[in-house]
Amino acid sequence: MTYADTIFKQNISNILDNGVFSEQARPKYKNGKTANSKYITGSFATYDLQKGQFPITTLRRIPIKTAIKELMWIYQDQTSDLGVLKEKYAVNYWDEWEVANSGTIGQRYGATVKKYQIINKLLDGLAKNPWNRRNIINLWQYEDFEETEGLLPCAFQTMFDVRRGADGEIYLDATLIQRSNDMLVAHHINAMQYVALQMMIAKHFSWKVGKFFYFINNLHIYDNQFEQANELLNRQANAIEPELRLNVADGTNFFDIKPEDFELVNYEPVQPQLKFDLAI
Ligand SMILES: Nc1nc(=O)c2c([nH]1)NC[C@@H]1CN(c3ccc(C(=O)N[C@@H](CCC(=O)O)C(=O)O)cc3)CN21
Ligand SMILES: O=c1ccn([C@H]2C[C@H](O)[C@@H](COP(=O)(O)O)O2)c(=O)[nH]1
Repeated sequence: MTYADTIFKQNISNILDNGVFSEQARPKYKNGKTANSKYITGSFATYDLQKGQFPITTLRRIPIKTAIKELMWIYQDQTSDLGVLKEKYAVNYWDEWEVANSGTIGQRYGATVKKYQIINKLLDGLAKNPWNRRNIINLWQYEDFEETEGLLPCAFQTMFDVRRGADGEIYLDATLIQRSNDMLVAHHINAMQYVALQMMIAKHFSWKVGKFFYFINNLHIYDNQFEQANELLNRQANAIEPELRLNVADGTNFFDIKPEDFELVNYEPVQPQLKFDLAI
């Protein structure tokens, strides 16, 4: 079993055995019923990427390319326009969250990154002094929430720090803080897309990637996903650790990196693929 699969199975068991049910949950299923979930609070895991511990499960196939395209849409294109996500990347999994025929998901995610020049400021700060302790992406902007409707960002904060390794190289560590996570659908999508962001920033500065820390406040399994949760627990995981690679030269500009520069090797997830009826 891979490192990530051990954590995934522990989380599933922990939620099923010790979780509590939400009351008055916000989302609804397509049939109009309230989408309650069973959840735990305060989940935390450390992945040492240097040791090959990537936060991706082999128990079901994770749409890694789609996840990385969504990340580019947010941090390179810096827009919340669904047309860009669809036309440039052929991704349509945000369509259900369109805000009032605006063709966007509101003043959120990429639109927030653009408005506050978050990536430019982050890269500038790291360029001026990599050892500054102020490298923060924060998508939780109340001003934006008041500007338009829209789902509030789930993976809303990321922090970066550098450290000199025993080999003399500079390593970039990252922390992702998420307020809410639909674990079976998006746990590894979110973790891997932020590992990809960490790798892009590391390449930009010719650094190595170090550790990835993942904190989730409300980690849940929806009440229409218990069958899939038990199926995942019963599956035998692959023993080989998948590895995400970024095939560009050191020093490649952050904005020049493309989704196809990423390659996930040794990834042989268990079949068949599980289907989910998402809470909207
Ligand atoms: N309930 C819920 N869960 C989420 O994960 C989620 C939301 N809502 N709302 C906003 C975004 C949209 N996200 C999504 C939406 C759909 C898929 C999805 O359909 N995933 C499938 C197939 C995707 C593909 O192959 O392209 C999967 O198997 O993971 C994943 C993440 C993540 N977020
Ligand atoms: O990147 C994402 C975006 C969304 N989610 C999930 C987490 C929740 O299940 C819903 C959002 O509902 P709230 O009521 O706003 O918490 O979407 C995710 O896991 N990752």
